[in-house]
Order: sequence, then structure tokens, then C-alpha cells
Amino acid sequence: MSKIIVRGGKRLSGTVRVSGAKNAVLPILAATLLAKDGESVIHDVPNLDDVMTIQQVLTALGGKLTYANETMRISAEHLVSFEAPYEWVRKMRASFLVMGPLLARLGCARISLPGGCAIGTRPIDQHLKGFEAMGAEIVLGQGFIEARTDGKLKGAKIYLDVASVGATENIMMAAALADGTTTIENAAKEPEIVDLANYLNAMGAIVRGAGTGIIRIEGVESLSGVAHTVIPDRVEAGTYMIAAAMTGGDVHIEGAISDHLAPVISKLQEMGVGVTETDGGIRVTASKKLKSVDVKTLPYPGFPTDMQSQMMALLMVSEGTSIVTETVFENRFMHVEEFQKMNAHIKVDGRTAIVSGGTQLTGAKVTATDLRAGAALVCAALCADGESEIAGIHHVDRGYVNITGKLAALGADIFRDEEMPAESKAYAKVLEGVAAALEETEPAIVAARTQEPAKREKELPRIKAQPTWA
Ligand SMILES: CC(=O)N[C@H]1[C@@H](OP(=O)(O)OP(=O)(O)OC[C@H]2O[C@@H](n3ccc(=O)[nH]c3=O)[C@H](O)[C@@H]2O)O[C@H](CO)[C@@H](O)[C@@H]1O
Ligand SMILES: C=C(OP(=O)(O)O)C(=O)O
Repeated sequence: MSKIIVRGGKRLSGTVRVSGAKNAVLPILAATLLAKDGESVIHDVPNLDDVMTIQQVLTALGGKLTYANETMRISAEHLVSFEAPYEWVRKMRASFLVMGPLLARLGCARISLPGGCAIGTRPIDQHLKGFEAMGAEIVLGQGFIEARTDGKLKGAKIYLDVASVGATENIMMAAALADGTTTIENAAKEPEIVDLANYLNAMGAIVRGAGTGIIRIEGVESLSGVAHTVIPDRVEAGTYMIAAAMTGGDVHIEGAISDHLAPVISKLQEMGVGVTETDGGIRVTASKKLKSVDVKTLPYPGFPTDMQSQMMALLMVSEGTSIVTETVFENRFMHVEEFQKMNAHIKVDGRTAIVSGGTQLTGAKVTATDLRAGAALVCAALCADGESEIAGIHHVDRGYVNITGKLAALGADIFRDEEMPAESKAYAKVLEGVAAALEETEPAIVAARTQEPAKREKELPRIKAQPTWA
């Protein structure tokens, strides 16, 4: 299993480019299934494991896809199946987003119960409530959900009990081809919802009010494939902003949209981080000691839950005590135990974590428990004393394009264990061999094993291991 190795203490500086947003591209790729004709050409598609997963789902349904240079071309004229296979859906919760488009296009959809990060129970009742209101019959099978409709879905008024991002997106897509008008009340307002609405409208849909709490969708007869460029990833951008702040760095985050990051920027500025909008992004500078702040996660435009663990990492090294409250997911503090291995002082009580800041973090062997937890551990390791080894990297690969390469280009001492340069690997192997041989044969070492540490240090012979080619 691959790991990320970080040797902390390097100040980050330079420019990092933000990739297309994972949480925008996944619903948009699902929406390409709505196009009965024409090719969808989606630009700035990030090279992520989640994107590869949805690509597999779309292919299994009959989509014809190609992916090169961050552009995906999809033709969904001839769908061959209404079933999203378990092997892909279990890997990624967002696979459930194909239910709305399939129901609208084929009148039938069967999807395995979704998987994803272990951050809470994450029910899908609001998605199903929306489909039922539009006339679908929902059948719960053994590990799957089936939705069927006789003829077309019918426009309806749907009030969401929680402003769910996924439910808003799934209902918007289903409603785009329904008979009549659908109104979603208490809709999610995230920038990714607006991006999906823009894409649907370009396809020929009539979606109004995206980005507000009430979205109206007038159903149309058919939709066609079009070109669209995905918005930049605000969570990836926010993660690099935190990494810059944690290392006292000076980093330009190219492509970041400050409006999308308003709640994160406001907290960073309150702490004393310099954040300025530039022509092409956001510049973050941090030179002085940072102050603690309290943070409460909320649906957009509140502080994003997807930035909570990274923010907690920054609070661990800022002066004072902070209270972090997680209101979106009921189990999103699993990173705390890992942070504690790095000498962080945090107490959790239900959905609240009390962070005692001002700590010098120490490098440790830790494990990413979910996607953002993994990114937060990387941020913590960047300013920790010594070396950290972060396992569970498959979570990070779901949502960050080349995180080690991007951070290394900013000056971090970071690599994946399989990325270790070949000469370094060979050198390390030689050193290991020399040490093992000496352990066995050198009488002074053998004798020293049983001696007091102080005496041992004095008497050990100095080993000057050199690779044979040096
Ligand atoms: C692919 C994607 O875009 N993922 C994002 C999306 O996930 P996702 O769309 O799954 O998140 P939701 O907005 O649906 O979930 C928010 C809350 O609503 C609850 N809920 C949701 C649906 C439902 O039918 N019933 C219900 O009770 C969830 O358990 C959770 O407590 O928004 C989350 C909240 O900003 C982000 O953390 C995820 O990164
Ligand atoms: C929780 C996340 O994603 P998902 O909803 O795909 O699990 C995330 O992006 O932090």
C-alpha cells in the first residue's frame, strides 16, 4: 500500500494551479447521460480516482467516453443498461447521482447502496422523496434501490428537510426532462449546484434560481451534449491555502475563486493570515504567529465541512484555544486520533472539538481515515518536526490531483513511497545492508548492545557507509 512521506519544516512558496472541482465534475458527468444526441465535451476534468469511477459507471450504462488532457468526451445516445454496478458504486457515493438522469431518460434505474468516506450514515431519503414526489415508485431490494416510472416524471413541489447537495443535484437532473415545472425548496446553494445548472441550461434545460434556496426547473422534451468547463476546486484551493499558512509561506493559488472561498478566507484573515485576491487567483502569506478562532461547519455559504479537518490542523499550531463544531456530518472527527499521534492537544465531545493550540507538532506514522482527513494530515506533517508517514492514501487520491507533486513544487519535502528516486532507494538499501552486516559481525557493536546508552555512544565505532559507486 502506498504512503506519503513528509519531512516537515519547509516553508512553501511559489504558485500552485487548482484543478477542476471533484464535486462539480461528478454531477456534471452524471448529467451527460441526459443528452439523447450530440457529444458532451467537458474541460478541466481532474485526473482523480473518483472521476475514473464515474467513468466506469457511465461506460457500464452505455456511454462512450474518451479522456485526454483533462478533457472528457461523452456520447450517451444509446444507453444499454439502467443498472449502476455494485463494484463501482461501492467505491464512491456520488455514483448515486446517475439515478436522476437514468430515471428521466429511461424511466427506470437500479443502483447499489452507495459507498464513500466513513464520515457519517449519509442517508439518501431526500433524493428518494424527490423522485417519489415526481411520480416514481421506489423499491428497496437486497443492497440496491430501484426507481421506476410509467411514462415521464411529473414536475412537483419538493421541500428538502435538509439542504442536501446530492439530493438537489439528483432532483434537478431528473426534473430537467419531466413534464411540467419542479420547484426545490430549501435547495443546497453550493457553487457546484450553480455549475451543474449552467451545464444543464447549456444542454437546453430551463433551470432558474440555482445558488439560492429555491430552484425552479421547467421540464423540456430533450437535451443535447455541449461543451462545458468545470469550476476550480474550492476545497483543493482551500487546502493549499491552509498548507501555505501552516508553513509561514507565500503561495499564489492560481485559479482559486475568492467568492467560493469567502467563509475560509474570512476565518484565515481573522487568524492573521494575509489573503489577497489577485488577477488569476488568491495569494496567501503568513509570517507572524496566528490567533485561534472558533469554526462551525454549515451548508454553503457557511464554513465547508470539507475544510474542517484542514482548518483543525492549522488551529493546532495557532496561539490559543479554538472550538470546532461539525454540524453537517455526525462522525467527521476521526482525524483527531491521528492528529494526537503528532502531539496535538484536542478533546472531542460529541460534535464539538476543543483544540488547544500553540503546539509544536512531531512527525509520526498516521493513517488517513477519509479524503479530507488525509489532506489535513499532510498539512500537519508539513510543519511537524521530523518525518511523517501517512497511510490510507487511496482516500486522498479520490480528491486531490498529484498532491505530492504540487506541494513538492512549492518547496515541500514530500513524496509517495513509490516516488522515491531510484538512486535514493538503492542508497537506502546499501545502508540497510551495511548496518545489518555490522550488527552481526562488528564485536564493538555486539558488546555495546548490553551497555548503558551513554557508554554505548562513546564506544561505538563511527560507521562511514558509502555506496560502492560514490
Ligand atoms: C460529491 C459531493 O458533492 N460530495 C459533497 C456533498 O456530499 P453529499 O451530497 O452526499 O452531502 P449532502 O449535502 O447530501 O449531505 C449533507 C447532510 O444531509 C444529510 N442527508 C443527505 C441526503 C439525504 O437524502 N438525507 C440526509 O439526511 C447527510 O447525512 C448530511 O448530514 O456535500 C457534502 C456537504 O457539503 C460534502 O461534504 C461532500 O464533499
Ligand atoms: C466527503 C467528500 O466527498 P464524497 O461526498 O464524495 O464522499 C469530500 O469531498 O470531502
